[in-house]
Amino acid sequence: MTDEAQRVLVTGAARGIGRATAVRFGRDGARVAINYPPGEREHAEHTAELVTAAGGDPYPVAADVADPTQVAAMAEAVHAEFGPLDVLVNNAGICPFADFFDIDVELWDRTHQVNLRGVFLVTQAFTRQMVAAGRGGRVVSVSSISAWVGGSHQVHYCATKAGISSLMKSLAIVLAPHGITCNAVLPGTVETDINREDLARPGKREMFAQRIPVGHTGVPDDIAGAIWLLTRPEAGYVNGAELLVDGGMFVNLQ
Ligand SMILES: NC(=O)C1=CN([C@@H]2O[C@H](COP(=O)(O)OP(=O)(O)OC[C@H]3O[C@@H](n4cnc5c(N)ncnc54)[C@H](O)[C@@H]3O)[C@@H](O)[C@H]2O)C=CC1
Ligand SMILES: C[C@H](O)[C@@H]1OC(=O)[C@H](O)[C@@H]1O
Repeated sequence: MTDEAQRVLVTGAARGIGRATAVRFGRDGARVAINYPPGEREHAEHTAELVTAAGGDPYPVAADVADPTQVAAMAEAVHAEFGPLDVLVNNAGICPFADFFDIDVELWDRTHQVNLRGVFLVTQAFTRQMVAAGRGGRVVSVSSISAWVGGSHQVHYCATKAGISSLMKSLAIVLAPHGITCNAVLPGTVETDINREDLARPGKREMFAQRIPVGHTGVPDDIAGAIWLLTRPEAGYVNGAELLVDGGMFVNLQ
Protein backbone atom coordinates (compact mmCIF):
# COMPACT_ATOMS: atom_id res chain seq x y z
CA MET A 1 0.00 0.00 0.00
CA THR A 2 1.30 3.47 -0.85
CA ASP A 3 0.88 7.00 0.57
CA GLU A 4 -1.11 8.34 -2.40
CA ALA A 5 -4.93 8.59 -2.22
CA GLN A 6 -6.36 5.13 -1.66
CA ARG A 7 -8.54 3.62 -4.35
CA VAL A 8 -11.57 1.98 -2.84
CA LEU A 9 -14.69 0.24 -4.16
CA VAL A 10 -17.70 -0.23 -1.90
CA THR A 11 -20.49 -2.38 -3.32
CA GLY A 12 -24.04 -1.53 -2.37
CA ALA A 13 -22.95 1.97 -1.38
CA ALA A 14 -26.20 3.70 -2.36
CA ARG A 15 -27.62 3.37 1.16
CA GLY A 16 -27.06 2.11 4.70
CA ILE A 17 -23.78 0.56 5.83
CA GLY A 18 -22.27 0.86 2.34
CA ARG A 19 -22.93 4.58 2.23
CA ALA A 20 -21.39 5.10 5.70
CA THR A 21 -18.36 3.09 4.59
CA ALA A 22 -17.89 5.13 1.42
CA VAL A 23 -18.04 8.31 3.49
CA ARG A 24 -15.55 6.93 6.05
CA PHE A 25 -12.99 6.38 3.29
CA GLY A 26 -13.90 9.79 1.86
CA ARG A 27 -12.71 11.35 5.12
CA ASP A 28 -9.20 10.10 4.26
CA GLY A 29 -9.37 11.78 0.86
CA ALA A 30 -9.77 8.43 -0.87
CA ARG A 31 -11.02 7.87 -4.39
CA VAL A 32 -14.20 5.93 -3.75
CA ALA A 33 -16.10 3.93 -6.37
CA ILE A 34 -19.72 3.81 -5.25
CA ASN A 35 -21.39 0.71 -6.66
CA TYR A 36 -25.18 0.73 -6.88
CA PRO A 37 -27.78 -1.47 -8.57
CA PRO A 38 -29.37 -0.04 -11.72
CA GLY A 39 -32.41 1.88 -10.48
CA GLU A 40 -30.72 3.41 -7.42
CA ARG A 41 -28.85 6.21 -9.22
CA GLU A 42 -30.38 8.96 -7.08
CA HIS A 43 -29.36 7.29 -3.82
CA ALA A 44 -25.85 6.75 -5.21
CA GLU A 45 -25.61 10.39 -6.19
CA HIS A 46 -26.49 11.37 -2.64
CA THR A 47 -23.72 9.09 -1.35
CA ALA A 48 -21.36 10.75 -3.84
CA GLU A 49 -22.28 14.20 -2.45
CA LEU A 50 -21.54 12.99 1.08
CA VAL A 51 -18.19 11.51 0.01
CA THR A 52 -17.24 14.79 -1.65
CA ALA A 53 -18.29 16.76 1.46
CA ALA A 54 -16.12 14.43 3.56
CA GLY A 55 -13.08 15.21 1.39
CA GLY A 56 -13.08 12.21 -0.95
CA ASP A 57 -13.36 11.76 -4.68
CA PRO A 58 -16.46 9.71 -5.60
CA TYR A 59 -17.08 7.65 -8.72
CA PRO A 60 -20.60 6.19 -8.89
CA VAL A 61 -20.74 2.98 -10.92
CA ALA A 62 -23.88 0.94 -11.65
CA ALA A 63 -23.90 -2.85 -11.57
CA ASP A 64 -26.07 -5.60 -10.19
CA VAL A 65 -23.39 -7.56 -8.31
CA ALA A 66 -25.20 -10.81 -9.11
CA ASP A 67 -24.77 -10.31 -12.85
CA PRO A 68 -21.41 -11.46 -14.28
CA THR A 69 -21.66 -9.21 -17.35
CA GLN A 70 -22.42 -6.10 -15.28
CA VAL A 71 -19.65 -6.92 -12.81
CA ALA A 72 -17.13 -7.33 -15.65
CA ALA A 73 -18.19 -3.97 -17.10
CA MET A 74 -17.87 -2.36 -13.66
CA ALA A 75 -14.37 -3.80 -13.20
CA GLU A 76 -13.34 -2.40 -16.58
CA ALA A 77 -14.85 1.04 -15.85
CA VAL A 78 -13.31 1.34 -12.38
CA HIS A 79 -9.92 0.18 -13.67
CA ALA A 80 -10.05 2.77 -16.46
CA GLU A 81 -10.89 5.47 -13.91
CA PHE A 82 -8.64 4.50 -10.95
CA GLY A 83 -6.30 1.71 -11.99
CA PRO A 84 -6.17 -1.24 -9.56
CA LEU A 85 -7.92 -0.95 -6.20
CA ASP A 86 -6.24 -0.77 -2.81
CA VAL A 87 -9.40 -1.69 -0.94
CA LEU A 88 -12.45 -3.71 -1.96
CA VAL A 89 -15.46 -3.71 0.36
CA ASN A 90 -18.12 -6.29 -0.51
CA ASN A 91 -21.20 -4.89 1.21
CA ALA A 92 -24.18 -5.27 -1.17
CA GLY A 93 -26.84 -7.55 0.24
CA ILE A 94 -30.53 -8.31 0.55
CA CYS A 95 -32.57 -9.94 3.29
CA PRO A 96 -36.15 -10.59 2.18
CA PHE A 97 -37.62 -11.88 5.45
CA ALA A 98 -39.78 -14.97 4.81
CA ASP A 99 -41.25 -17.96 6.59
CA PHE A 100 -39.27 -21.14 5.76
CA PHE A 101 -42.27 -22.74 4.03
CA ASP A 102 -42.80 -19.65 1.86
CA ILE A 103 -39.26 -19.60 0.47
CA ASP A 104 -39.53 -20.67 -3.15
CA VAL A 105 -36.57 -21.50 -5.34
CA GLU A 106 -36.60 -18.03 -6.95
CA LEU A 107 -36.26 -16.29 -3.56
CA TRP A 108 -33.59 -18.76 -2.44
CA ASP A 109 -31.62 -18.26 -5.68
CA ARG A 110 -31.89 -14.46 -5.79
CA THR A 111 -30.73 -14.14 -2.18
CA HIS A 112 -27.76 -16.39 -2.90
CA GLN A 113 -27.00 -14.65 -6.19
CA VAL A 114 -26.84 -11.16 -4.72
CA ASN A 115 -25.24 -12.00 -1.37
CA LEU A 116 -22.84 -14.84 -2.15
CA ARG A 117 -22.35 -15.05 -5.91
CA GLY A 118 -22.00 -11.25 -5.87
CA VAL A 119 -19.04 -11.44 -3.46
CA PHE A 120 -17.43 -14.16 -5.58
CA LEU A 121 -17.87 -12.29 -8.87
CA VAL A 122 -16.75 -8.90 -7.59
CA THR A 123 -13.79 -10.26 -5.64
CA GLN A 124 -12.56 -12.37 -8.54
CA ALA A 125 -12.83 -9.49 -11.03
CA PHE A 126 -11.11 -6.90 -8.85
CA THR A 127 -8.44 -9.02 -7.18
CA ARG A 128 -7.37 -10.28 -10.61
CA GLN A 129 -6.43 -6.65 -11.37
CA MET A 130 -4.86 -6.18 -7.92
CA VAL A 131 -2.70 -9.28 -8.30
CA ALA A 132 -1.58 -8.17 -11.77
CA ALA A 133 -0.61 -4.76 -10.36
CA GLY A 134 1.42 -6.35 -7.54
CA ARG A 135 0.60 -3.58 -5.02
CA GLY A 136 -1.19 -5.72 -2.45
CA GLY A 137 -4.40 -4.52 -0.85
CA ARG A 138 -7.36 -5.40 1.32
CA VAL A 139 -10.65 -7.22 0.80
CA VAL A 140 -13.30 -6.80 3.49
CA SER A 141 -16.66 -8.51 3.05
CA VAL A 142 -19.76 -7.74 5.07
CA SER A 143 -21.00 -11.03 6.43
CA SER A 144 -23.20 -11.05 9.54
CA ILE A 145 -23.76 -12.39 13.02
CA SER A 146 -26.18 -14.50 10.98
CA ALA A 147 -23.18 -16.50 9.74
CA TRP A 148 -22.95 -17.88 13.31
CA VAL A 149 -26.60 -18.01 14.35
CA GLY A 150 -29.91 -18.86 12.72
CA GLY A 151 -32.98 -16.80 12.00
CA SER A 152 -36.49 -18.23 11.73
CA HIS A 153 -37.30 -15.88 8.82
CA GLN A 154 -33.74 -15.71 7.46
CA VAL A 155 -33.11 -19.37 6.56
CA HIS A 156 -32.02 -18.45 3.02
CA TYR A 157 -30.11 -15.33 4.15
CA CYS A 158 -28.11 -16.92 6.99
CA ALA A 159 -26.76 -19.57 4.63
CA THR A 160 -25.39 -16.84 2.34
CA LYS A 161 -23.65 -15.11 5.24
CA ALA A 162 -21.99 -18.33 6.41
CA GLY A 163 -20.88 -18.71 2.79
CA ILE A 164 -19.35 -15.23 2.69
CA SER A 165 -17.35 -15.87 5.88
CA SER A 166 -16.12 -19.15 4.39
CA LEU A 167 -15.22 -17.54 1.08
CA MET A 168 -13.05 -14.96 2.87
CA LYS A 169 -11.18 -17.73 4.70
CA SER A 170 -10.26 -19.55 1.48
CA LEU A 171 -9.37 -16.32 -0.31
CA ALA A 172 -7.17 -15.34 2.65
CA ILE A 173 -5.01 -18.30 1.66
CA VAL A 174 -5.16 -17.69 -2.09
CA LEU A 175 -4.42 -13.96 -1.99
CA ALA A 176 -2.00 -13.53 0.94
CA PRO A 177 1.03 -14.42 -1.24
CA HIS A 178 0.05 -11.37 -3.32
CA GLY A 179 -0.04 -9.08 -0.28
CA ILE A 180 -3.83 -9.00 -0.20
CA THR A 181 -5.63 -9.78 3.06
CA CYS A 182 -9.23 -11.01 3.14
CA ASN A 183 -11.46 -10.63 6.17
CA ALA A 184 -15.14 -10.59 7.09
CA VAL A 185 -16.98 -8.08 9.25
CA LEU A 186 -20.03 -9.50 11.01
CA PRO A 187 -22.52 -6.79 12.02
CA GLY A 188 -25.10 -7.57 14.68
CA THR A 189 -28.28 -5.55 14.22
CA VAL A 190 -28.05 -2.12 12.64
CA GLU A 191 -31.22 -0.24 11.73
CA THR A 192 -31.24 0.35 7.96
CA ASP A 193 -33.69 -0.12 5.10
CA ILE A 194 -32.96 -3.87 5.14
CA ASN A 195 -34.69 -4.42 8.49
CA ARG A 196 -36.72 -1.28 9.22
CA GLU A 197 -40.02 -3.09 8.72
CA ASP A 198 -38.90 -6.05 10.82
CA LEU A 199 -37.70 -3.81 13.65
CA ALA A 200 -41.08 -2.03 13.63
CA ARG A 201 -42.82 -5.28 14.63
CA PRO A 202 -44.21 -5.09 18.17
CA GLY A 203 -41.57 -5.89 20.78
CA LYS A 204 -38.71 -6.50 18.32
CA ARG A 205 -36.70 -3.37 19.06
CA GLU A 206 -37.15 -3.89 22.82
CA MET A 207 -36.03 -7.50 22.48
CA PHE A 208 -32.78 -6.40 20.82
CA ALA A 209 -32.20 -3.59 23.33
CA GLN A 210 -32.46 -6.14 26.14
CA ARG A 211 -30.18 -8.69 24.45
CA ILE A 212 -27.45 -6.20 23.43
CA PRO A 213 -25.25 -5.32 26.44
CA VAL A 214 -24.44 -1.82 25.13
CA GLY A 215 -28.20 -1.20 25.23
CA HIS A 216 -29.09 -0.34 21.65
CA THR A 217 -28.84 -1.52 18.06
CA GLY A 218 -25.91 -0.33 15.98
CA VAL A 219 -25.68 2.51 13.47
CA PRO A 220 -24.03 2.25 10.03
CA ASP A 221 -20.98 4.23 11.23
CA ASP A 222 -20.25 1.48 13.79
CA ILE A 223 -19.75 -1.01 10.98
CA ALA A 224 -17.99 1.44 8.65
CA GLY A 225 -15.42 2.08 11.40
CA ALA A 226 -14.69 -1.63 11.83
CA ILE A 227 -14.31 -2.11 8.06
CA TRP A 228 -11.95 0.86 7.89
CA LEU A 229 -9.84 -0.46 10.79
CA LEU A 230 -9.20 -3.69 8.87
CA THR A 231 -7.76 -1.68 5.98
CA ARG A 232 -5.17 0.17 8.09
CA PRO A 233 -1.49 -0.78 7.71
CA GLU A 234 -1.52 -1.91 11.37
CA ALA A 235 -4.08 -4.59 10.48
CA GLY A 236 -1.80 -6.19 7.90
CA TYR A 237 -1.43 -9.42 9.89
CA VAL A 238 -5.22 -9.86 10.27
CA ASN A 239 -6.12 -12.34 7.55
CA GLY A 240 -9.00 -14.80 7.26
CA ALA A 241 -10.64 -13.35 10.37
CA GLU A 242 -14.27 -12.78 11.26
CA LEU A 243 -14.76 -9.53 13.20
CA LEU A 244 -18.06 -9.50 15.08
CA VAL A 245 -19.44 -5.98 15.61
CA ASP A 246 -22.62 -6.48 17.60
CA GLY A 247 -22.44 -4.55 20.87
CA GLY A 248 -21.98 -7.89 22.67
CA MET A 249 -25.27 -9.47 21.51
CA PHE A 250 -23.73 -12.84 20.59
CA VAL A 251 -22.04 -13.49 23.92
CA ASN A 252 -25.09 -12.47 25.97
CA LEU A 253 -26.62 -15.88 26.60
CA GLN A 254 -27.64 -15.51 30.25
N1 LIG B 1 -28.52 -3.91 8.92
C1 LIG B 1 -28.14 -4.99 9.63
O1 LIG B 1 -28.61 -5.23 10.76
C2 LIG B 1 -27.16 -5.92 9.07
C3 LIG B 1 -26.72 -5.83 7.76
N2 LIG B 1 -25.80 -6.74 7.31
C4 LIG B 1 -25.32 -6.66 5.95
O2 LIG B 1 -24.86 -5.37 5.65
C5 LIG B 1 -24.92 -5.15 4.25
C6 LIG B 1 -25.55 -3.79 3.98
O3 LIG B 1 -26.89 -3.83 4.41
P1 LIG B 1 -27.63 -2.58 5.05
O4 LIG B 1 -26.85 -1.35 4.83
O5 LIG B 1 -28.01 -2.94 6.40
O6 LIG B 1 -28.96 -2.57 4.19
P2 LIG B 1 -29.50 -1.55 3.06
O7 LIG B 1 -30.71 -2.19 2.52
O8 LIG B 1 -29.58 -0.19 3.62
O9 LIG B 1 -28.33 -1.56 2.00
C7 LIG B 1 -28.14 -2.61 1.09
C8 LIG B 1 -27.36 -2.05 -0.06
O10 LIG B 1 -27.11 -3.10 -1.02
C9 LIG B 1 -27.44 -2.58 -2.29
N3 LIG B 1 -27.81 -3.69 -3.18
C10 LIG B 1 -28.86 -4.54 -3.04
N4 LIG B 1 -28.89 -5.39 -4.07
C11 LIG B 1 -27.83 -5.08 -4.87
C12 LIG B 1 -27.34 -5.60 -6.08
N5 LIG B 1 -27.93 -6.63 -6.70
N6 LIG B 1 -26.24 -5.02 -6.64
C13 LIG B 1 -25.63 -3.97 -6.03
N7 LIG B 1 -26.05 -3.45 -4.88
C14 LIG B 1 -27.14 -3.99 -4.31
C15 LIG B 1 -28.55 -1.59 -2.06
O11 LIG B 1 -28.65 -0.69 -3.14
C16 LIG B 1 -28.11 -0.94 -0.78
O12 LIG B 1 -27.24 0.14 -1.03
C17 LIG B 1 -25.70 -6.32 3.67
O13 LIG B 1 -24.78 -7.26 3.14
C18 LIG B 1 -26.37 -6.91 4.89
O14 LIG B 1 -26.64 -8.28 4.75
C19 LIG B 1 -25.28 -7.71 8.10
C20 LIG B 1 -25.69 -7.83 9.39
C21 LIG B 1 -26.66 -6.95 9.97
C1 LIG C 1 -31.53 -7.79 8.28
C2 LIG C 1 -31.48 -8.21 9.72
O1 LIG C 1 -32.19 -7.40 10.57
C3 LIG C 1 -30.08 -8.19 10.21
O2 LIG C 1 -29.28 -8.80 9.25
C4 LIG C 1 -28.46 -9.59 9.84
O3 LIG C 1 -27.60 -10.16 9.25
C5 LIG C 1 -28.71 -9.70 11.28
O4 LIG C 1 -28.98 -11.02 11.59
C6 LIG C 1 -29.88 -8.85 11.54
O5 LIG C 1 -30.97 -9.60 11.92
